[in-house]
Amino acid sequence: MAKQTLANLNSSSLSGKKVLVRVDFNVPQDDTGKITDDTRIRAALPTIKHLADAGAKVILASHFGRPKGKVNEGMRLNAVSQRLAELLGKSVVKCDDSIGDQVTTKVNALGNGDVALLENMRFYAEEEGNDKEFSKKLASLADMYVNDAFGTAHRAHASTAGVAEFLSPAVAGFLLDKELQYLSGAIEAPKRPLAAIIGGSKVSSKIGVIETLLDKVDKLIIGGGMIFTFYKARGLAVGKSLVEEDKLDLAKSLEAKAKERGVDLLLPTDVVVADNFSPDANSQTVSIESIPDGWMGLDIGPDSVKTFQAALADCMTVIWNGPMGVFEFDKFAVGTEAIAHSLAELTGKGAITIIGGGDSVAAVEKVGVAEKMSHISTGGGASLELLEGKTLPGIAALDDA
Ligand SMILES: Nc1ncnc2c1ncn2[C@@H]1O[C@H](COP(=O)(O)OP(=O)(O)OP(=O)(O)O)[C@@H](O)[C@H]1O
Ligand SMILES: O=C(O)[C@H](O)COP(=O)(O)O
Repeated sequence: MAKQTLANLNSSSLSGKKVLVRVDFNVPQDDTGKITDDTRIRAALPTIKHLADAGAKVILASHFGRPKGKVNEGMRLNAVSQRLAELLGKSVVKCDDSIGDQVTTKVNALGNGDVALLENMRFYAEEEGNDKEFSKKLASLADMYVNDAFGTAHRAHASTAGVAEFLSPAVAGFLLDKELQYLSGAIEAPKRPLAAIIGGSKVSSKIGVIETLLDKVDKLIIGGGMIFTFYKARGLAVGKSLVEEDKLDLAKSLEAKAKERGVDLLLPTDVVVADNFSPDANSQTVSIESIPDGWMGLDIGPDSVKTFQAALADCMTVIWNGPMGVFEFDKFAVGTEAIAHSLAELTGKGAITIIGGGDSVAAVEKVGVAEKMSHISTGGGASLELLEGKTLPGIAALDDA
């Protein structure tokens, strides 16, 4: 269902308004607390700048990590606040709490165009509990609500969903709106042929998305650790490769469904196998019919890459979620990197290419082709759930268009 968006609000109506904006600043940090990837902060800048430029008082709320409802000194948003200030080129009022008198005082002192950042929402158990009273307290800080936290839109939490009940209007920010346009657009009204490339480690975490995609796509390419469950289900020997024994029937039924629905389901024809799970393992490329005993498949082979590239060549929309192999080890990153380059080329030829969050994003960044994709989602779990056709609570809670 279409939702109200920030773009539809008259900018002049925003001046002087206290706007609570849920963002997803759950960014990777190293052991010293240094932010190693600020993509999610950058992605929220258009909404924050738009509001500040319109004279709104911007109150940002985010979670960070999983502190399980308790204050965790290592999970404060201080580094995030600093990074945000650098990117905005102006100071950010950092609050050391998310609700309460101290926060109210700071928020009430904001001038038009100022930006404040609340403390990690998950220091309160009420956040993940989507507690009504907590949502009310949070809402009391502001006059209206904008949700721009696509990465957390699949969570029904107080600051992502509950709070929307107590603030009006409650609208989608620019990032959330853009994510929906690309991800929902790609499966609801795609330019065809539409292909999905699904990889990653386990079939079990991708069943929902594979099943939904079988109703939407023209071609489904499967790579990563999950292929061995499909092979074993076909009766092939897979050595020490990753297999989910309890998903063999499921793998069979997915292949049967693809056939029934006329979807071209492509699995690799050759794989790179290793004698152990390590970056410098001995390796060889073998056909899928001859995986040696005691070896494990860690990447797709060159023939598979060629077949996949040929299948993708005429596609006008491609969605990619999950690496083709253990791309964290250079030796086994070749298949993933080749697919990343192919998608970059396809974008150049006019196709829409969408990278669905998580490890696939890390892969295209590693290869240096991130800029060449049509859209890189800031949500891992959220993008999967959206592609599965699920209703995301953070979106459902917003005003209908
Ligand atoms: N052949 C393989 N054997 C074992 N692990 C593999 C293999 N191929 C890929 N992987 C691993 O799969 C992991 C990613 O799998 P996962 O199921 O978590 O999907 P994902 O790509 O993280 O999904 P998302 O993009 O939503 O985050 C990577 O760490 C990668 O090393
Ligand atoms: O990184 C994410 O996927 C989001 O920020 C959601 O985090 P969560 O899985 O801890 O809810």
